[in-house]
Amino acid sequence: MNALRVTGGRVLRPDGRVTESDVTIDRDAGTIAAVGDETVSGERADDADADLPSTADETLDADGGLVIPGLVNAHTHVAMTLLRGYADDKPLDPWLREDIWPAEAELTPNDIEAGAELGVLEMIRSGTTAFADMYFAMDRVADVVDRAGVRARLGHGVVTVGKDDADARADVEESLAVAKELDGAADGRIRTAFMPHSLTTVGEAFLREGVAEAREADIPIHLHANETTDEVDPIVDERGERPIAYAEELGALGADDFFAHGVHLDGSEIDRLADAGTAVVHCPASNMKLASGMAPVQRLRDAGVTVALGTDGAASNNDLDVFDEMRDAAMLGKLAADDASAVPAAAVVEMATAGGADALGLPGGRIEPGAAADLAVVDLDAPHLTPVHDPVSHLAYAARGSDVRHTVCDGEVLMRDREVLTLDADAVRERAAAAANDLVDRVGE
Ligand SMILES: CSC[C@H]1O[C@@H](n2cnc3c(O)ncnc32)[C@H](O)[C@@H]1O
Ligand SMILES: [Zn+2]
Repeated sequence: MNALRVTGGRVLRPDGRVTESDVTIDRDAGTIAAVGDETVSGERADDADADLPSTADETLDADGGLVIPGLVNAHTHVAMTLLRGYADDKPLDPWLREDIWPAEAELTPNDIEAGAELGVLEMIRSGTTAFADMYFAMDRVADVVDRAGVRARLGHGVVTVGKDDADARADVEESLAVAKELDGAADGRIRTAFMPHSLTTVGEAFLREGVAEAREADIPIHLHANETTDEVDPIVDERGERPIAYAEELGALGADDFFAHGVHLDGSEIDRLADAGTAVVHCPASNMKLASGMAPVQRLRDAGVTVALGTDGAASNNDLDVFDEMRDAAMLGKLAADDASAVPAAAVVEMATAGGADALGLPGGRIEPGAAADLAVVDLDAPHLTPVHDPVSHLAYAARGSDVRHTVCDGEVLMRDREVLTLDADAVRERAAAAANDLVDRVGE
């Protein structure tokens, strides 16, 4: 076995326990071979036939650190890092129509690659190993995912409003074609989805055609749903049904599907999501910044809905740090439920790890023998993390992305001692800054 061993740290286990254990990774398989004494076969690591090497080919020092599953950013538009700080302090609809969509109309594939590199760099630095991305020029985003060594579920975002029938149909076909073409790329680290932007920005006929074809090809569906009342009300007015009932009627409410936001959901919609097994990606920072509302996270979890966390794009957040999302989700969840015990620390940590992996249908999210070797080591010896009464509390409420020391995905070390190994950080930053400045110049012309 080509072994990577993460030594000397405390390990967050799937049941919430924290144990002092080394983690042994089988780099060829990209999986966790053992956690302390536990091995894949259930035998003790020190039994001769447990097949664990006594010395590792590579070690990562986790002394003073907490080994956690790699974080999952389950909804973003990663190349929107180029628009970070470009347009703030507006609600969703005018923000998109007046600022974001005109700027995106000027984006080139090269810009999208530069923005994606910057976003993936930011995510690796803050312990995120997997993300879901809805955008354009997804072949360029896939190339970045491949080079950077992370995992992703990628899809071309479809918008048909304002397009003639031929262009709208071509957009749907492009999303399906991209999903088929990119699935399994990057040695299987890339999976895909059909991604209509939302139930209001894609016309009914195109939704029906696209969803039917996605189902036929066994491709999951990802869309923005129930984000604002401005999006929910027209559906109710025009159709006499709520958005999640509409999605169900379209055939878009499946067990492999995951919807972003889910802010304005009534009880019947929560029940439909739970019955269907469709996951919701909660994006608390974006929901607060755009004043979209407070998602019923505790009610969703109580109903058995899988809830994940997403940053949304950097233009509505304005970073891609899932630690921020955990803290925001816990805080906002309490306000939404009017209950300080709602959405506790352990819940948001679960949402950022196993919940995210389950929502996206990607491996990872748990540190246990046999699981994908996707993990991060968080330094616990910083002043703002002292003392450590409860490491899980610190993950949710006090830690920051900059506390991450090492990041590993699929058994490969992506960041060691805060140095990202798979991307040239200075070059990525310079390229993205230049692309963003040129973009803004073009938009202003
Ligand atoms: C068609 S590709 C994705 C599309 O979504 C836009 N977008 C970014 N943030 C949000 C959000 O919070 N709600 C809805 N749409 C959003 C992004 O700018 C792209 O145009
Ligand atoms: Zn979004």
